[in-house]
Amino acid sequence: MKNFDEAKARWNELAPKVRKAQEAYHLTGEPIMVDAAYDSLIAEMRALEDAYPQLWSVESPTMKVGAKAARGAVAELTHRERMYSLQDVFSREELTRWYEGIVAELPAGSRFTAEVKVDGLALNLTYRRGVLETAATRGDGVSGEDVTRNALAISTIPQRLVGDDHPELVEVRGEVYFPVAKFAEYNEAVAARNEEVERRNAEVDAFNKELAATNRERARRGEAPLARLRREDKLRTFVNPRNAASGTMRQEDTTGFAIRSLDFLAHGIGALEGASDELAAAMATQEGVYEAFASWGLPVSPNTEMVASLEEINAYLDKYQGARTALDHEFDGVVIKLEDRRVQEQMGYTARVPRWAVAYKFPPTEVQTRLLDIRVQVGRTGRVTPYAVMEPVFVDGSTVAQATLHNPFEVERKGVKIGDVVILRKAGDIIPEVVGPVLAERDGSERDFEMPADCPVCGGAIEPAKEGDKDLRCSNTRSCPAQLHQRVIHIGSRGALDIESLGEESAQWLAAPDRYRDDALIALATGHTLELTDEAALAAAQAGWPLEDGANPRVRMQLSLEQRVELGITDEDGALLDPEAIIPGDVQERLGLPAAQQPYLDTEAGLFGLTAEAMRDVRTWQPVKVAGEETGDWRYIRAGWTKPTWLKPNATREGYELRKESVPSKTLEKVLDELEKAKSKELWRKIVALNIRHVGPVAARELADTFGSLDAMLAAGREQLAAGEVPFADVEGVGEIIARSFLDWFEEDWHAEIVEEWRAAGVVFEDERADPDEDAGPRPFEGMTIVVTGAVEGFTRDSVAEAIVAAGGKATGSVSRNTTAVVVGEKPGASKTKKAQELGIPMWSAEEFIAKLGQ
Ligand SMILES: NC(=O)c1ccc[n+]([C@@H]2O[C@H](COP(=O)([O-])OP(=O)(O)OC[C@H]3O[C@@H](n4cnc5c(N)ncnc54)[C@H](O)[C@@H]3O)[C@@H](O)[C@H]2O)c1
Ligand SMILES: [Zn+2]
Repeated sequence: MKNFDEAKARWNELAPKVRKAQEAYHLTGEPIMVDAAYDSLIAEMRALEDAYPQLWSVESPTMKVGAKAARGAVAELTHRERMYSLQDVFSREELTRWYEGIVAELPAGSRFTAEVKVDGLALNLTYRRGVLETAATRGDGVSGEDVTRNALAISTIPQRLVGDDHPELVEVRGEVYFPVAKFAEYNEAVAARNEEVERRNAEVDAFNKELAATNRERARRGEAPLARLRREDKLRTFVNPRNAASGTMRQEDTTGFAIRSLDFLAHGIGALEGASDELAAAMATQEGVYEAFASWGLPVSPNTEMVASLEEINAYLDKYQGARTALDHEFDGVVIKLEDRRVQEQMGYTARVPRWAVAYKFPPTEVQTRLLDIRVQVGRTGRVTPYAVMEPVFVDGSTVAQATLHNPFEVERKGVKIGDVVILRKAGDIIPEVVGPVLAERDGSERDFEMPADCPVCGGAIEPAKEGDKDLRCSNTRSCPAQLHQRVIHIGSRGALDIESLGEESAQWLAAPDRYRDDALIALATGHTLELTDEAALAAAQAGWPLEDGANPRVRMQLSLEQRVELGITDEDGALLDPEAIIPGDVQERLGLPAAQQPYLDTEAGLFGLTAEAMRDVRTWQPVKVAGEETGDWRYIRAGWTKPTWLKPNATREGYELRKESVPSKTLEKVLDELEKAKSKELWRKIVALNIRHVGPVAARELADTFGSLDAMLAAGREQLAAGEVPFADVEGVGEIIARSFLDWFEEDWHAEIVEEWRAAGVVFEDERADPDEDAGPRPFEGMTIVVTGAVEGFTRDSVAEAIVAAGGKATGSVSRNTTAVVVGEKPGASKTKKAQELGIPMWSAEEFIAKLGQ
């Protein structure tokens, strides 16, 4: 524990920071730190004040409920009864202590309400004889800003209460919030509008520039200048729904989309005057208050429950902590309130919070971390997306080190620079997102992200596929290892050739063995270790690295900061001198680093020609893990082949001799075996495997069922095209876009080559059609088209379709005039049954269907 002087020094250090944060948060609506950071500073100050009460006074920032509006800026309203904050706890243990403390003072069987803690802006609505008189923010708890006009614009806040038993006056307390779904919509709309404004402003600038010349001319002639055009202001996007609620509620404009998006939930009561005896009695409990509110048409939370034990409280916490994105509003915790309002009054309040309630706060969904770099990755279709590389942080259940930034416009919109402290947000199973920079943390060393002009993987040009496209793509579609790697993964996926062993890793050996080379180089350039074995270690030994003692040759490369500076890799602060090359080429050579590899595949054409031999010398980069966690170190290892065995006949380090060559690994053997089997799989799978845009399993199946072979498909399609018809118009599920995309694909030379080479390797682009005469089984559904909606017992979606096909019928997904019958299973789709009714198509129950199938 600190002594008093230390505690005082620390308190004095914290107080101004906390005050500044409170002002920024409550007055400007532009927080300078995330809530978790603020909460921990407040907790630290409270702990100091608890240990040394001399530090405490009513003026302490720990006593603040909010902040007074800046004087003169807005009209203020005084609350009839004070508005309090809530005592918060951050763990179940703290909550248990609170609960045990309070029940000790209460009659047995006391009940509590358990409520979600709505994350929004607190509001005080004053109704006089059932009519909304004023609405005010909480402010400092005594008085707040007058926001009556804006409150009236919120459709769920009644201007006039319904029912008739209204008191003379009542203060309804609650939370204004911005529904999560509308929040995303709002930010998107604003971003789109801002882009438009930017475009128009550029026109305005151009116009004004010309005007300036004209006006100079006019001035010379003694004429009055013409008026300049005005630039439009951009709108602000909000960092989170709470910020959006408080920003919107306190702004002037009440016409916009933002204010109309707001919603409200009542969760408390202030003054109550002139209530009938009956009403007063009904409102003697917290639950009674909510019931009265609801009867007056005020929105109350449907998620409130009554609880009477710690077990029930914990069950409520479990329920909502595990479902943080389940409600239409954000909630950052759970509030427990004593049910009996007379006892509430007896227990009373501290200067800041009621003694009869507590807020359990969930772990933060927003944290701060350092944005180390913005790098780009290349996807299956060549799309280049920037992503953030961050100092790893723990947030809402997992460690996050990377987050996508979608596109360069998004980077600009968020306003983040490399080196910024950023706010990172993750809630529930929502993908982590960089919200924006913490501007207060900038020191001028941050730099802007620039989209590279060339693909970092293959060097191909990065450009929009079409003019005006937001997405940028690597133009080397054919051979960019990043794109090819993803295409090969797709070939192996379930919906295509379903080759289990051909996944992320083995596809990488074939198409992009150096996928992680840059990451490994960055590791080496930032002081981490790079481990080389076998031949690569012997090569490194040639460059002067010491071989470690052991049965196999092994080198661990590591560079001190001094060495890195001397080699021209980094500056004295450890920042990379050449972020693109990471380690300059000649230095890589001098260090004996393995050179970049030429991938086995140049396009997927070579896939079925794969041999074990072709993989013999392929190596790959792998992160070193200890107990499942990456250490930051990397190793360079053989890919598809096992380790060789070495013989060390004498003690000298160079004396390694190969004893047993390595052999193809089990995985590689399996890949080869399964590729062989894939050659004769169904035609539709091979069509999907071609990676043709828009052509997925559904369309591919329809095409294969209709034509039976690729050649027939192409012939028919091309003929229709030549005749000026829409190709495949008669094939269900294949629209014009799909049809054209399909036919276009084969026009590209290197695409045609894929088909040729696959064929040469034994891939059959034809379905073996069973001869109907030979087919022994009965075909009760011959010529029928059947739609199944809902679950049929004993079948999966796929197997029911297979059964229909095996019985000679056609299984389709949508009801049309051509449908023979609709099988109505359990939980059927409403639209399908309705359509069937409309068209007068027979409907079979699951039992009827099974009976017919068995005929
Ligand atoms: N980031 C910053 O710099 C900064 C600065 C100051 C405050 N803050 C944040 O503001 C918060 C403190 O503000 P606070 O005093 O409003 O405390 P609070 O948000 O922890 O809790 C009190 C409030 O919860 C609301 N609430 C929501 N649902 C409720 C329900 N069902 N029943 C009762 N009340 C309910 C009420 O409006 C009440 O006033 C903290 O989360 C803190 O992190 C952040
Ligand atoms: Zn590329």
